[in-house]
Amino acid sequence: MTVKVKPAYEPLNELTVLDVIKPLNFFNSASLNNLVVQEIGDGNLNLVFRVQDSDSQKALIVKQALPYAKVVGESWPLTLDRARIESDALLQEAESVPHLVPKVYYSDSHLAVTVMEDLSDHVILRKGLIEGNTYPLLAKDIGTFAANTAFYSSDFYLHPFDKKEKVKRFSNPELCKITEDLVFTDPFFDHDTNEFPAELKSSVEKIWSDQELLREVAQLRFSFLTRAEILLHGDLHTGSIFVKEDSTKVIDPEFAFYGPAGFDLAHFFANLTLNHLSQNAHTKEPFHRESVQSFLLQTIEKTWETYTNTFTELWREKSSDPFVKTEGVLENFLQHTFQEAIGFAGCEVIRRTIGLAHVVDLDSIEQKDIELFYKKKALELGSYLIKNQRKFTSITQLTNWIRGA
Ligand SMILES: Nc1ncnc2c1ncn2[C@@H]1O[C@H](COP(=O)(O)OP(=O)(O)O)[C@@H](O)[C@H]1O
Ligand SMILES: CSC[C@H]1O[C@H](OP(=O)(O)O)[C@H](O)[C@@H]1O
Repeated sequence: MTVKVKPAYEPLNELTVLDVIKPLNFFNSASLNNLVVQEIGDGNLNLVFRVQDSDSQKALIVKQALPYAKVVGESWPLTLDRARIESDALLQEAESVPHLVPKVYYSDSHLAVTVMEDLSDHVILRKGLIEGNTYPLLAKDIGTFAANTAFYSSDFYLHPFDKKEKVKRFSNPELCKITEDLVFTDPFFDHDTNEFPAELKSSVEKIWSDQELLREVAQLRFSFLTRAEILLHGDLHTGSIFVKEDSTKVIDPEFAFYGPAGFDLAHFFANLTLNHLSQNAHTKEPFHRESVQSFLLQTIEKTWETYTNTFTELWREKSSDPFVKTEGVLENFLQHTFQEAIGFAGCEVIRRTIGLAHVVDLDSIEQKDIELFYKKKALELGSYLIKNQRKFTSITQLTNWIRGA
């Protein structure tokens, strides 16, 4: 009798990664000697290898979770289960929006590995935006992604037993704790994970002592902790989106879990808003700058419009909710989602400015005084959004306000 032993977890390197991909028969055996492997991970948490056949140029991606957060090191242990969550979430998303996520070829929860489609012909949205590029499909694609993944994972569509099974399957306590701490807690207190230049101290202290603001953040944090409404991507910032002229792909859903419906859109809007601010420093030519900034605001508007239209259509055609025909039920859900998204966006703007994980949009502003100016603006903007979330009643009210901020 032969007993098959599951391979023990080892962090992969540029040689051992070949042992994972050889049995997949993705590359034909004749090309195995031509494979070129490169570690290309630039995120905070994981290893990412690109394996390419140097003859045919065919390639794939092997992403592996490390048992700790890469950005900090072994002193911050982190569950390998996030790799299972990531590949499961990609497969789940592919059921409703296959064209908007990378194809998963293989996954192994013991090795904490996901093998997926190579998207190197795309560019990371954050990078593209900083370079002053615009993407015509972005809003429609992200609105479609958010509405479909929300509706099909919600109680509006699923049988309550299936929904609760999914809530269990996507229970992601360790990665949620990162968000609970880094987005909803640490930036609002004098915590040692925070990182900001000394010149921002008085603006930051204003946040720490603003009781009205802190009350709203506590409420948003509680929502994040308790409201298992839809399967979220969980980290939908502009570094988690690959784009090119005719394609959009959402990657990196390792923070996926059941949470409040406005959270993903909030992170998308917040990161577009941060880029909008940073354009004032990055794009020198006024006409070009204005056109990129108006693209960013139009993207926020069109994403929300696509989200509400798509969600409404799905609700009308496919909802099993007993109150589906009751006037105002869908409208209440959408309004609550919208206003809470504004509050979540405010938290994301603040944490990306003074918390542990910044955005290169602001950090790469070369001139120190200009960087400080826009970081202060970001803090004011984030605080306003959190405190005034329920005053916003339409998406254009939000974009007009960002334009004037
Ligand atoms: N499917 C893919 N195709 C091509 N490059 C990828 C792919 N997935 C990730 N990458 C590259 O690896 C980087 C880090 O990936 P990401 O999933 O964001 O890792 P992390 O979870 O560590 O943040 C991305 O910014 C991108 O450059
Ligand atoms: C120590 S994790 C910090 C930060 O990193 C994650 O982003 P990504 O994996 O895309 O680099 C997430 O936003 C976390 O809050």
